[in-house]
Amino acid sequence: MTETSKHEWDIPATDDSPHEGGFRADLQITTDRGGPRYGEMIEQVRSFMGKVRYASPTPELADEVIEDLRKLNAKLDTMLVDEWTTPSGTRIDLPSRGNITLPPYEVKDGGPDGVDAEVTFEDFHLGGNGVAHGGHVAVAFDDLGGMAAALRTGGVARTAYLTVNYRSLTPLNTPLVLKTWVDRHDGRKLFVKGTLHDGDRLCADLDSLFIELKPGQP
Ligand SMILES: CCCCCCCCCCCCCC(=O)SCCNC(=O)CCNC(=O)[C@H](O)C(C)(C)COP(=O)(O)OP(=O)(O)OC[C@H]1O[C@@H](n2cnc3c(N)ncnc32)[C@H](O)[C@@H]1OP(=O)(O)O
Repeated sequence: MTETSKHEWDIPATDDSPHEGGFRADLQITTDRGGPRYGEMIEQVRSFMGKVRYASPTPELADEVIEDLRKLNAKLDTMLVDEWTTPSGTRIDLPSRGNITLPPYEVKDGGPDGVDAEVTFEDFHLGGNGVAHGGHVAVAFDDLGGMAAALRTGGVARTAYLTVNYRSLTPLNTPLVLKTWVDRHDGRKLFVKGTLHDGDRLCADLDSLFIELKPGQP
């Protein structure tokens, strides 16, 4: 275990499987892990999290839900793997690569010129007054900004700063167009811009800096 890891299933980098700029050299992208219904499982979890955001359970119902969740957590406890082999984050066939941490998005087009995605903030992403929480908007920009940087360099980049300008309210449960692109590339520095639109209306824009990681940089 590394000094900072908290989970016994974490596997440290080794000479055989070193860090290669924030990633493992042997990171395998496969759509098989988690099985054919993994995406459906993630959808159920997302739907549950959204309902938790709005539900006001009776004490009896809270008891029942706690019991059910204990059982589900115990089931998953038998199947925990390290972050490099979990399907969550590497299932490129699923929205947001199957990563429930991210708001669900689909990449419509992506390459060295940038990324064009459709993102939907759901009930779980409620900030207040029926619209998206600004932090979730920033998460979407961070991931898709990082993707634009990664597709430009063919390597991994890490966020140095991320400025989101919130120009108008971001609706929930509405497919939105999120675009990111490398505006300027200077050595290891990638200045990434982005926009989030609801139809013609600009909801937010992005100004960020990603730093390309050096080989071996953890
Ligand atoms: C499975 C399929 C995958 C497909 C891809 C999926 C994509 C997923 C994408 C997910 C994406 C998720 C992404 C995430 O969420 S990443 C998580 C959030 N970010 C972090 O935790 C970053 C923490 N910080 C660091 O690790 C280091 O500070 C970094 C690596 C950023 C730089 O430390 P490093 O030691 O390496 O470099 P350096 O310090 O020599 O700096 C280099 C240059 O940069 C300039 N500089 C640095 N910082 C700033 C600043 N704030 N403003 C202006 N300038 C800044 C600096 O002056 C210098 O310039 P110059 O002197 O050379 O001119």
